[in-house]
Amino acid sequence: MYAGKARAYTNIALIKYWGKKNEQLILPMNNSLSLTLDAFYTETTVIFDASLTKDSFVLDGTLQDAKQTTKVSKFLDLVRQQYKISLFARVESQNFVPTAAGLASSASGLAALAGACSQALNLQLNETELSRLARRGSGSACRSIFGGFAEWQKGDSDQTSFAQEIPADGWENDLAMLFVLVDDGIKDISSRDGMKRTVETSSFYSGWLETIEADLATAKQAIAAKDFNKLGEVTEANGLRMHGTTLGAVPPFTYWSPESLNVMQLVRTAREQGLPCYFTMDAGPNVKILVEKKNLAALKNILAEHFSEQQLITAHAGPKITLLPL
Ligand SMILES: O=C(O)C[C@@](O)(CF)CCOP(=O)(O)OP(=O)(O)O
Repeated sequence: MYAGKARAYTNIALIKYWGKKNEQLILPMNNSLSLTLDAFYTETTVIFDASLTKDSFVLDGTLQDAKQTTKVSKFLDLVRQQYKISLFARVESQNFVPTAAGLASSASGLAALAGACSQALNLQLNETELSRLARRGSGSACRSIFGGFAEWQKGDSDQTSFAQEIPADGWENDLAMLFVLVDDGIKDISSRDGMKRTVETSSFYSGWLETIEADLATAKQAIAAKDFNKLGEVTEANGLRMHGTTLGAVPPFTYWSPESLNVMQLVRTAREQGLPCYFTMDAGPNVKILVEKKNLAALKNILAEHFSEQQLITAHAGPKITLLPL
């Protein structure tokens, strides 16, 4: 029996990953850049055991059905194939998110699974190798191996596609992200399905891709200069352009709910009134607001006039993956 455990934190992309060049290897069309956060993390334990006759996956104490277990089992197949192992495994993941809302991202879950496998099988993977392995579970998971800012180098092969930390001289600790849970309903279209449809059918997709290099350069210059407004502006614009591509898909779709639009307007109004803050969204209706820590309380007061305490979650920069003692 070989057992391992790891804790990995979620990350939110400021420059988005939205489209694969290679589905099987999960190679992206473009580089992306994220901030790892401390508020949501996953602890995953994996136990490879000769007595098991199939893989099993327990999430937050509930044994998952075959469909839910597929993503995990496919990842385990990859590990078994890469490291010449024939054992089945039991995977147990615990999501630590302040609320049951579907906030736990596959990023922290699959990153933690990669770390747990490395420990269980004594693979001694370094951070680049862990990032490459986590990427095969879920693209954004490769960024959760690192704390703070990370950039996923798209590469052009399995070997060359992984994330790296972007040193920011501790500036990430001056920032915060306020999550506004506008709707805890199930995501209608998964990020995997949403980006696939967009790449394959959206007339806006090529225009989106053309803007990424410039956005990445701007974001990295902003981080180097600790220029919050420059980082916020490119983050908000990049996220809006990403979501714009879904409107051009066939059939068109959007992740935005009426409440999402309300929050976007509140952010713009707060900014006009002198409170620097910028929003970004992913494959769901919740809105994430990037703000400097010194302005977090003022921002929260504005949102608290419209949303309950449970709907407002504060996050700060989070740490890199941790292998845990069993
Ligand atoms: O995080 C970002 O860069 C942007 C998104 O969150 C926007 F929704 C996409 C994340 O996609 P992911 O769940 O990693 O897809 P997978 O590779 O198909 O598992």
